[in-house]
Amino acid sequence: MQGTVRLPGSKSISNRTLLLAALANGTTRIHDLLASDDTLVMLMALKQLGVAWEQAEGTQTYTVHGSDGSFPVHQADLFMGNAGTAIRPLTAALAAMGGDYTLHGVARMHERPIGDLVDALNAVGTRIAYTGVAGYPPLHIQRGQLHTQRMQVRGNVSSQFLTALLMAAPLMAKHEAVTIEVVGELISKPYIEITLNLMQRFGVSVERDGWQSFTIPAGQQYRSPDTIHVEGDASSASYFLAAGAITGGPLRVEGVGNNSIQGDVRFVEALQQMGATITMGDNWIEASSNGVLKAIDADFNHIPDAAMTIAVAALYADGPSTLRNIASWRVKETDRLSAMATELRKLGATIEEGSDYLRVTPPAQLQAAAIDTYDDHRMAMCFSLASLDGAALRGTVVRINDPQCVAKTFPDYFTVFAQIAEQTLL
Ligand SMILES: O=C(O)C1=C[C@@H](OP(=O)(O)O)[C@@H](O)[C@H](O)C1
Ligand SMILES: C=C(OP(=O)(O)O)C(=O)O
Repeated sequence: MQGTVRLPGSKSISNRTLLLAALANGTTRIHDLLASDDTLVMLMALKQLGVAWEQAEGTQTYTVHGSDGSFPVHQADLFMGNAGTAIRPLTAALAAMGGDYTLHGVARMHERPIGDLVDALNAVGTRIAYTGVAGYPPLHIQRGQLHTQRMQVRGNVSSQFLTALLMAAPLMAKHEAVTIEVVGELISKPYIEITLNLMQRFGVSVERDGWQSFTIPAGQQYRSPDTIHVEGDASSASYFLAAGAITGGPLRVEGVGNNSIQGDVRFVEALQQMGATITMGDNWIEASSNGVLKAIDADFNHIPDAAMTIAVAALYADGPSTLRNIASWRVKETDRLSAMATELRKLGATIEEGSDYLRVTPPAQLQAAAIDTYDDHRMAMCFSLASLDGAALRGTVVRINDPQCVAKTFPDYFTVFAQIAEQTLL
C-alpha cells in the first residue's frame, strides 16, 4: 500500500487545548482541531458551562473565549460519551471551581474507573459523590472546602488522573503552591508530557521531581497563547505506518514528525525493531519495508493505544511476538486484552492472553473472518490491517462489524483507508 495520508488532529491535544483555552484569560484560536465524538463531547460540555466558542465555517478552526478560571454556569448535567480525555480533566476542574454538576456517559463509561481521581480530590476537600457504582461515573459534584497544598494520586490505572489534577491545579493554587505526589507506579507517562507542554504554552509552569511529584507555584493563571495548532494524531498514524511496513509501502503520514509532543510517535521504534524502514521530517513520517517483518518482544506501557496496532501487525511477523505491560488495556473502550485475543484467534493466530501481556503467534495463512469491534474505534481501525497482502500472504477477506465506532477519534478512517488502497491498485 502506497500513498500519503493527511492525519486528523490529535485527540489528546485537542481536548486538552479546548479545556485550557476555556479556562484561560483571553481568546484562543485553535487550528486543525480533531472533528470526532470525543472532541464534540468536550465542545458541548464547555458550551453548557457557558464558555463561548465559534467554529470558522467549513474549517476545523475554533475560537474559544476563555472564562478566566471560572466557568459562567454553575449548574449543569454533562454527557461525556466515552471520552476519558473529557470526563477526567473536567471532573477535576469543576470540583476545583465548585458548583452543582453531574457527569455521565455511555454504558461503558460507567464501567471505566475514576476512583483514584475522586479519592485524590475528595482528600483535599472537594465534594464528589458517585450516583451509581462507587469508583465509577456517573458523578455528582458539589461545592467543597479546599485545602490543596499537598495532593496524592495513584497512577497505575490511568495517567489521565494525574493529567486532570495538573490541569486543574492552577485553579487551586491561587494563594499557595500545590504539590501533587504520585503514589506508586505511573503508567502511560508520555501523556503527562503532553499535559505539561500544553500547560506551559498557556503560561503555567510546573516544577517537577521526575515522575514522583509536581509542584504548581502559587498565583499562576492560564493565559491564551493566541493561536494553537493541533498536530496530527500519532495514534491514528499508527494504522497507516503499519500498513506501509506490512505491505512494503512506502506510506507517508503528514501532520506528525520529529517535532511531535505525542508519545505515540515512538510507535515507529517498534516498527523499526520489526524491520521496517522509517524516515521522518518535522511534520511527516514514512514507513516502508522489504515485506518481511520480524517478531517483537517489548514493553508497550508508554504507547498503550498504538500498541494495539502492533498486535495486529504481529500477524505478519516471522515468529511469536509478545506485548508486555499493557494491563491498562482492560479498562479502556472495552477489555482490549480479551477482545484482541478473541478476534486475533478468528484469523487463525495462536494467542496467549496474560493478565498484562499478549503473545501473538501468527498462522501459516490468515483465515477470512468477521471481526467484532466492541464499540472500540481502535479494534475497528487496527483490524483493517488484517486485510492486507503481506509479502508471503494473499489478501484476506476481513469483515469489520459496526465500523462506525471509529467516530470516537477518526470518523472517516475507512474512507481514507479505501482511498489509499485504491490508489495503490491504480
Ligand atoms: O491523556 C491522554 O490523552 C490519554 C492517555 C492514555 O490513557 P491512560 O493514561 O488511561 O493509559 C491513552 O490511552 C488515551 O487514549 C489518551
Ligand atoms: C483509551 C482511549 O480513549 P480515552 O481517551 O477515552 O481514554 C483511546 O482512544 O484509545
